[in-house]
Amino acid sequence: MAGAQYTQAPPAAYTRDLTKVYGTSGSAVHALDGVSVEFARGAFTAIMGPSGSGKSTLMHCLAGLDTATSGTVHLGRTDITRLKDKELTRLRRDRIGFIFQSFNLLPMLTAEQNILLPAQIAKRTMDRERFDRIVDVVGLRDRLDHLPSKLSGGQQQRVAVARALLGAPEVVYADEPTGNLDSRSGAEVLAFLRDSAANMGQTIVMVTHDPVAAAYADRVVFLRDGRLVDEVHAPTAEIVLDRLVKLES
Ligand SMILES: Nc1ncnc2c1ncn2[C@@H]1O[C@H](COP(=O)(O)OP(=O)(O)OP(=O)(O)O)[C@@H](O)[C@H]1O
Repeated sequence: MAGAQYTQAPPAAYTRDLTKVYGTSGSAVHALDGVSVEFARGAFTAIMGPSGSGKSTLMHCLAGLDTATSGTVHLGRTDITRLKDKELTRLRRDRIGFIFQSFNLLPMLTAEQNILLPAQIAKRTMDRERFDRIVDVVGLRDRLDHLPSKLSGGQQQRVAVARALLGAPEVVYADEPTGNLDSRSGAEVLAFLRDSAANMGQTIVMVTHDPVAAAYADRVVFLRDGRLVDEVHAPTAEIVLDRLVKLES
């Protein structure tokens, strides 16, 4: 059944009638209320919406960090809602990249060691060419032997981005990746995410509150009250802001 509705390659990730209810009857919160959304291969998509609209819950369900109450979540042809915990852990390790607001680097490891760590844990042979390409594109060549404490916030996030991209995951999920950065460092990280989708075919899904950040994406989807209510292709910050204001009114 997995991905059976697609005769050709399915989207990189997609949900069907996804619901997520926290709590029980009296105190139940419908964080997601029937979300069906697709994320095309090689596209950079932003998820936006008012506070509490379900953005983080959707991303966590997509990335196998939270379980669905009903509906399905696919990564390619794999229905991840059917997987056991161990299989999910392996799927997250081998097929998904993560970028968080807090950079989540290990302080006692150098930039290079941090970038290589997931590949080592997964016992993947390292693709030296890809490593060199990514390190050069994110501009970390002369910082590789530095500890995170000796790097700026923007440089630390670029290490985290390089780490997420090294294994060429099917999808990179980024949760407010520029939330802790000044606008110049944020712009660098976003430009790199955009270029890695455009030039390396990397599929990226990013949750953000920031219309300027969302404008780097190919497409923005909007949630309200746990439902998908709007989307914009080739967004500008002005259009995104305008849609957000309408959603919040
Ligand atoms: N672990 C949880 N237990 C109970 N309710 C939760 C839990 N996580 C999220 N919620 C509720 O689910 C709804 C959606 O939350 P979610 O964090 O996904 O929204 P969001 O759009 O990411 O919000 P924000 O922009 O403020 O980060 C909210 O009403 C929230 O209070």
